[in-house]
Amino acid sequence: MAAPPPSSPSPPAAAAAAATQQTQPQTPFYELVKGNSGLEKVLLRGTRGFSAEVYLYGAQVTSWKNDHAEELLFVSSKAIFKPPKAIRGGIPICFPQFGTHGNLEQHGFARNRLWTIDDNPPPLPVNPAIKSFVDLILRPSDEDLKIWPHSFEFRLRVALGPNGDLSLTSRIRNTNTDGRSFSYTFAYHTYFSVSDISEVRVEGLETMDYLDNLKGKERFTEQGDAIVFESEIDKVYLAAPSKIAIIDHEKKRTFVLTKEGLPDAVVWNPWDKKAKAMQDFGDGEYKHMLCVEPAAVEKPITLKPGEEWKGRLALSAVPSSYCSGQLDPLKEHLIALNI
Ligand SMILES: O=P(O)(O)OC[C@H]1O[C@@H](O)[C@H](O)[C@@H](O)[C@@H]1O
Repeated sequence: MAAPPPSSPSPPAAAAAAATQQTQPQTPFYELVKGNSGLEKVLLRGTRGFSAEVYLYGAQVTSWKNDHAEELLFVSSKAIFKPPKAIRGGIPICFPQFGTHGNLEQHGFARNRLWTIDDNPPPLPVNPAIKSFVDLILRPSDEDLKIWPHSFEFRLRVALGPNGDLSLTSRIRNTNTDGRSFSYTFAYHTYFSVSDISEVRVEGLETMDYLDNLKGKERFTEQGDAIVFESEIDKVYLAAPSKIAIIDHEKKRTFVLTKEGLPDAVVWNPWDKKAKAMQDFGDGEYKHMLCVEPAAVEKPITLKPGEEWKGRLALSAVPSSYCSGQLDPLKEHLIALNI
């Protein structure tokens, strides 16, 4: 399918293909429009007013709204929509390096490259009820190959489910022709919008081991109850469960994250001092955001030529009482470890 012109919807679902192809049941339905600074973004519209936006720059989701048109992701009022700066907020993609775990720029280069719409992606099993999705692709430029000498295809599908759930599926393939494997670390650097950070708790990570980025990546074990926030936090939880809940008491809203292929989970809030030092972040905005980032950090992923990896994140926003106390960290942990 050819990319639609700006502001016009793509062709409606191809009924014949839907009937015959289990794995690729419909043609995506989206609009391509101009966003901030003239950068192009894709609009996904679901039923009952659910919506999402994805910039081609960074393949970055910058908006996810529920059926009351409430924004569920945080994007800084000071975010800079100008390459090479990554957009501050939404869901930046960290690849092929998370953080400073390597020699590349912080969080790798995928978040500040221009992706393209992939009109003909390889089949991907998909819920037939999903009508609104887009496939994007990134291949390295000659300049990228100079800093990370590996040929790859990175395909990202962003889909809006019938109940407003948002899912991101990454497929990364090693297309090296010289027989070489490559390794990378990865994260969906998800910025959630919260009412007040002091009213938020995270369930599912208690008792987990973590690397503390504020203490030279030293390893500790989380103690006690659900995680609450009183100061700066920058931790990489290891072998975290496949389900994590962010409970916003004031908003009476719980975000449920479900992750596949991504063993770790980073939790970050810069708090007041770091917030002030960041050019693209408002001084008080740390109170209204929390990053919980499904990731593969501790053990890099290695792909041989021809091999493909898949990593998926699904997000839903539900009324608060739904999840509180219902996540059993040990059970989830055992599931994550396949025990
Ligand atoms: O400012 P950046 O590059 O977007 O990174 C923001 C934060 O991202 C988090 O994922 C890291 O753990 C932090 O160490 C980092 O400060």
